[in-house]
Amino acid sequence: MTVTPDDADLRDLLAAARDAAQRAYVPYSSFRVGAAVLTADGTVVPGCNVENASYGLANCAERTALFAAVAGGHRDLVALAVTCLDGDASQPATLMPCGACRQVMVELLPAHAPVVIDGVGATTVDALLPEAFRLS
Ligand SMILES: O=c1ccn([C@H]2C[C@H](O)[C@@H](CO)O2)c(=O)[nH]1
Ligand SMILES: [Zn+2]
Repeated sequence: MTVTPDDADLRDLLAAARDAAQRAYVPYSSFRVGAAVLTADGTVVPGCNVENASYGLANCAERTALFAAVAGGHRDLVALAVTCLDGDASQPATLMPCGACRQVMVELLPAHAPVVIDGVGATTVDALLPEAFRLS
C-alpha cells in the first residue's frame, strides 16, 4: 500500500464502507450509511451512522470513521469511501455527504484525497467543499 491509493485500494475501501453500513444504528431514520477511511500505512478504519433518541446527536458514518481513525492514532489519512444503503440512486443528492462531514474531511484529509461515493463516483475533498473555512 502506498500513500497514493490505486483503483483496487479504493474498491476495497468501498467494500469496507458497505460492510460498515450493515452495522448502522438507525432506529429513527432507517437510513443506513457506512464509511471507511484509508490510512497511509494501509489500515482501513470503518464507521457507520449512530443515532440517538435526542435526534440532533446522530453521528454520521463519515465522521464516525474519521474520528475513529484519529482515535486509533492515525493522522496520515489518504482516502474515504461512503455508501448510503437506503439512498435513492435516481436522486444522487441522497447519496452525498452532509456539510458537517465535508468540513471534517477538510480538517483531516488532504485537499486532493479521493472520496469515493457509492453510486456517484470518485471526487475529492476540495471539490466537495471549495473555499472551506480553516484556521490554518
Ligand atoms: O453524510 C451523511 C448524511 C446523513 N447521514 C446519516 C445521519 C442520520 O443518521 C441519517 C439520516 O440523515 O443519515 C450520514 O451518516 N452521513
Ligand atoms: Zn454527515
